[in-house]
Amino acid sequence: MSAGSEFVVVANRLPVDLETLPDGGTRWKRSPGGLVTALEPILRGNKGAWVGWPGLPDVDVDPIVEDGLDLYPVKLSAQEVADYYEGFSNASLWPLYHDVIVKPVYDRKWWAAYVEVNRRFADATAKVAAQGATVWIQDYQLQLVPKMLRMLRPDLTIGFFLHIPFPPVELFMQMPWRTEIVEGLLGADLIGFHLPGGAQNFLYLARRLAGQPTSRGNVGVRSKLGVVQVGFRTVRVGAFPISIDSGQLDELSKSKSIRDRAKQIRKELGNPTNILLGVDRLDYTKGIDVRLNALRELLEEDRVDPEETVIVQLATPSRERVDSYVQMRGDIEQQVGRINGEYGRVGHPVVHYLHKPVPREELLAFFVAADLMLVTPLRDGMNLVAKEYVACRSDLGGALVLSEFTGAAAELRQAYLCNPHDLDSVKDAMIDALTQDREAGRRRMRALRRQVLTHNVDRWARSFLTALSHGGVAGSALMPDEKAEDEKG
Ligand SMILES: Nc1ncnc2c1ncn2[C@@H]1O[C@H](COP(=O)(O)OP(=O)(O)O)[C@@H](O)[C@H]1O
Ligand SMILES: O=P(O)(O)OC[C@H]1O[C@H](O[C@H]2O[C@H](CO)[C@@H](O)[C@H](O)[C@H]2O)[C@H](O)[C@@H](O)[C@@H]1O
Repeated sequence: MSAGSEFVVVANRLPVDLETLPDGGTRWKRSPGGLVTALEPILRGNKGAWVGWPGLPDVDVDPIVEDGLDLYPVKLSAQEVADYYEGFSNASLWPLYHDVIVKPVYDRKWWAAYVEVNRRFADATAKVAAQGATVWIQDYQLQLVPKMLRMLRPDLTIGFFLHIPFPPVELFMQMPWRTEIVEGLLGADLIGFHLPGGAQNFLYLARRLAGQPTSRGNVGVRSKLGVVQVGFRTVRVGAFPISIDSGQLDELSKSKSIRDRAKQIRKELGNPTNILLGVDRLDYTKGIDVRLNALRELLEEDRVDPEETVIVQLATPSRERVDSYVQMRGDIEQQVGRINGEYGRVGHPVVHYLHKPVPREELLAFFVAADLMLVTPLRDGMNLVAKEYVACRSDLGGALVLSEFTGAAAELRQAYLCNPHDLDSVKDAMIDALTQDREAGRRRMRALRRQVLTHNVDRWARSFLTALSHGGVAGSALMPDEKAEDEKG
């Protein structure tokens, strides 16, 4: 075995998924979701290693050692995929952390699998990391890994980032293994959340459940870290809103091929006045049903003309064997059928719905073509789609309707913000955006773009990793470049 990697990312998934082909063979494809979108460019730039599951059960895959990014697969059995991934991660933790939109299920067998698989990830990471390396553990599937890894390798610097919301005490206390989870996270040196609210929730729970003294002041954005004292160790807690490779998207979206494809998409849709767009994993948190209901009511009330309006909903399949996802897919497809049945014509549906991932360039062309981007989650840690849309609108055209319940809403204040629990609020935001004055729309988009282009994914990673490497004390752990920014106000 070589000396190991100096920088290791640990995430449930590798950035690529193995998929089975009809002839029984396999091939790699890009993994779904925003975590991979955000981290892949950073790791390539940092010559790191990535420890994760290759996406298929029961497969033995050798490490892939490439120039720039080494991949270390962790094998999961079919039973572990059912119990650890579909069960505890996505039917217990996911709904609990997303405001219990659906009822979380707590199952002792799932918890046992979660512990076992977290141990396997910790063991695999301990083998890959060089002496004194920095390890960055990602997300809710791996909340026990920080403590397990610290016990195996006290020499490592360990960061943890949660990509989904961290719930308030009233909800978190439902979790039968709440203390184990908080203590698992406290194995890290730095715990990051998208928003100060999540960090604040965690500090409270660390006091209450782990009985550790914590700082009491407010956590800031990329500044003013909170502190938990765990024996002689200081664990820091902060807010680091994630972003995208906005510069790259901006460039790509200006290319002739994407501009041409955007025009062609408009033509293929019958040159409507308004193209509405939704782009999501097919997940009940994303509020796809909310936007379809809002549109149906607007059509019913004659506030939107079905002859001049189409909506394109691109939905990537996700967690397809989890009951709540099966149920939701059926409901959404029924809604699509209902709108088309009532308001479409032959050859002219109102809703264009795809249940498959769309290639990256094609997706960018849809962003360029869309007059109105609908991002209406009931709860979302960040939502990178909202930022991707903005990054692709160098023409200053288009408008963004954005749920207040996304992490992105804290930054994208010039979007048409709405409350997805209040259908009238969503409908009004859609109408305001569709009828916006051209100049006012351009001003909003310019402001949104300034935010997204200056706060890119590189800055997110840098601010987290700088804080991780600096150490420091309560309230004073400001990163150097953020300090200057803070002083400017
Ligand atoms: N239908 C789709 N086809 C291709 N990519 C998609 C599709 N839906 C979502 N994506 C991509 O997946 C990522 C989703 O990230 P995000 O909005 O943060 O939500 P999540 O990580 O919960 O899925 C984005 O990079 C987005 O472009
Ligand atoms: O791996 P899957 O089960 O297929 O799910 C895909 C990813 O979904 C979640 O993404 C979150 O991370 C984004 C980036 O920080 C954020 O913008 C979004 O709001 C979150 O929902 C999940 O957290 C990832 O672990 C999954 O890989």
